[in-house]
Amino acid sequence: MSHTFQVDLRGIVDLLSHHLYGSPRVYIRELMQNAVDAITARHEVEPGAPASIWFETPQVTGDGTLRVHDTGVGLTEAQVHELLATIGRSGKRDELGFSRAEFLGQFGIGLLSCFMVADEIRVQTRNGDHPTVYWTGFADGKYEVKTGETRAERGTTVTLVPRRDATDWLQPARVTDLARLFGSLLPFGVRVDGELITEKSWLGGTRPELMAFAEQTLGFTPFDVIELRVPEAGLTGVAYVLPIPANPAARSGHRVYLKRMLLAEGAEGLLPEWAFFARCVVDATGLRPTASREALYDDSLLESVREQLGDQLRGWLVSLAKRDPHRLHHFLDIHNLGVKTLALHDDEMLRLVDEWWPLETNMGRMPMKDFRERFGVVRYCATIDEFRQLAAVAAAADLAVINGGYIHDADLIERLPALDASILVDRLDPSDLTTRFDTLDPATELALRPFLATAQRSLDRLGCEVVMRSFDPIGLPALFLVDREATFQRQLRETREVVDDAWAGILAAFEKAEADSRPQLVLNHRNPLVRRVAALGHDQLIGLAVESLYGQALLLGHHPLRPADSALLNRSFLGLLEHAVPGEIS
Ligand SMILES: Nc1ncnc2c1ncn2[C@@H]1O[C@H](COP(=O)(O)OP(=O)(O)OP(=O)(O)O)[C@@H](O)[C@H]1O
Repeated sequence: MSHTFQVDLRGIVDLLSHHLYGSPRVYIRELMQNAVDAITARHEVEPGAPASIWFETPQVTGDGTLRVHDTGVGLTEAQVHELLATIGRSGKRDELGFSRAEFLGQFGIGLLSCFMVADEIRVQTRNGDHPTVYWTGFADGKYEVKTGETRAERGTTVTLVPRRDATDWLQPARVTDLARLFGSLLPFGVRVDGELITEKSWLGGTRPELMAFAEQTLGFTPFDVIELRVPEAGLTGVAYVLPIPANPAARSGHRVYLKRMLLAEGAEGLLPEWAFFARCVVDATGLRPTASREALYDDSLLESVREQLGDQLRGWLVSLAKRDPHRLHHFLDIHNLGVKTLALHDDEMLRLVDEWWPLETNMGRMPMKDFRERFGVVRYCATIDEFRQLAAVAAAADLAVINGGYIHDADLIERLPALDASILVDRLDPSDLTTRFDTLDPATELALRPFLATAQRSLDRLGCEVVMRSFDPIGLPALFLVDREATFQRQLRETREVVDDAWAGILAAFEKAEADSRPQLVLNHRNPLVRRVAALGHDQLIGLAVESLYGQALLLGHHPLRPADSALLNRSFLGLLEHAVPGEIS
């Protein structure tokens, strides 16, 4: 024996109000939507038929109810039974059950949202010359149907008898605001207590109109407006470029209308993630809503729209570079982070960054392209600390270096050969610098041997080699230089000592026996203080001075301090203080 499901309407309404819809306010949207669909359906067979929708709030009805009238197609008695009283049944699907593109509704649940604010829904409807049908649905799931006095005009009137705790939702100001919010762009005139709330569409407006729309509705004056069009989804609209930096991690929401009815003020998923510098306002006929009608349904069409809108934004950027480089600079000042993120995967964006985004270099700020043209190899430091430490020294040695330490810069520099295989990129290895420094003449070198031997003894236990070279700037007494490969090998060895055998075996495969060059403390023979230290002839004092030069060079280069380094810094400082402050306490 087969049975039919029973539906507990209260349970369904509870589900809708607490889990599907964000707020009861959507009931106005659902009422308008049904009225619009009914007019659209009537126009299919009667193109010149009147097309209006009007709300009457309790202020006009006088009995506490809210009424909405439409001049739509209306329903016959059979349809009333079939459509109004069956949850999930919609008259807006084709024979195969697919929602029809010309209608807003598709799920067959919208009218139920009225139960969030009403105890009773009354529908009076006339389809063509069929008898006028009177249907009343109650929140407890019962309904009544009867035919009665003929309605003067074809169409439908829906009357809501408010729930005691929901009368606020039916008040004139609320209804007007909500009708305007959701329906201001609807193609048919909508009135609330006589006041027209539909307005001329911003779609296809002039640039000043579009700018004014952003100011009024989104609350900012955009940097620029980009017109958008995706015929495949019947999408038209604009992207507003934000005038201030946006957080790339925050998901950006867009104002989306579906068939001119507002879907959401913060819909996600319309643009690719990288396009966080833009906010869209669009209307689409082809995109689908989720059942709550508060978000876009993420299907393959939305994916294709996302891609095409991404292309349109990218196209705008590239053309801005050609048309108005000055403005592009301004744009990059605001949104460089987003553009750089994009350039990590996108060659065209990389070209844009290459040509226009000025990077910090030790020869002044300039884009990578200019840097290449002037200096050939794109040499860079991968961290800000490394750059700060080496920029002046490298400049004095005629070596141009880019600071690749800011977010994404080093990765972008490394990606440059993807644009042109002939581009040479080189990460500056600090130890390469020593080869650029001047060596001392043999006589000086010989004379300094005893000093260097003493200096070396004091730094031996720290695994540091001491050398003396001549370099600029003269004011810099010492430089701590680490060979990157050597650092890696040292860290590898240290890690091997603390991990278990299996891991140690794996790490051993990366070890290179020959690479054990130690970090260097390069003392600057041009620096007067270094010369005075070298001339001290007092082993203990030389030890203290070299240790403190070592410590200072470490700090200057923002190198990590090991416990032994901190202890040495402490000791050398106190030791030097002892020498500087002679005498005994009596
Ligand atoms: N004002 C109206 N005029 C004519 N028919 C209506 C009207 N309001 C509702 N209907 C009929 O009742 C059906 C159910 O309406 P309901 O709002 O519950 O669902 P829907 O509009 O089909 O889909 P959705 O849940 O997506 O809004 C509609 O499909 C439509 O056939």
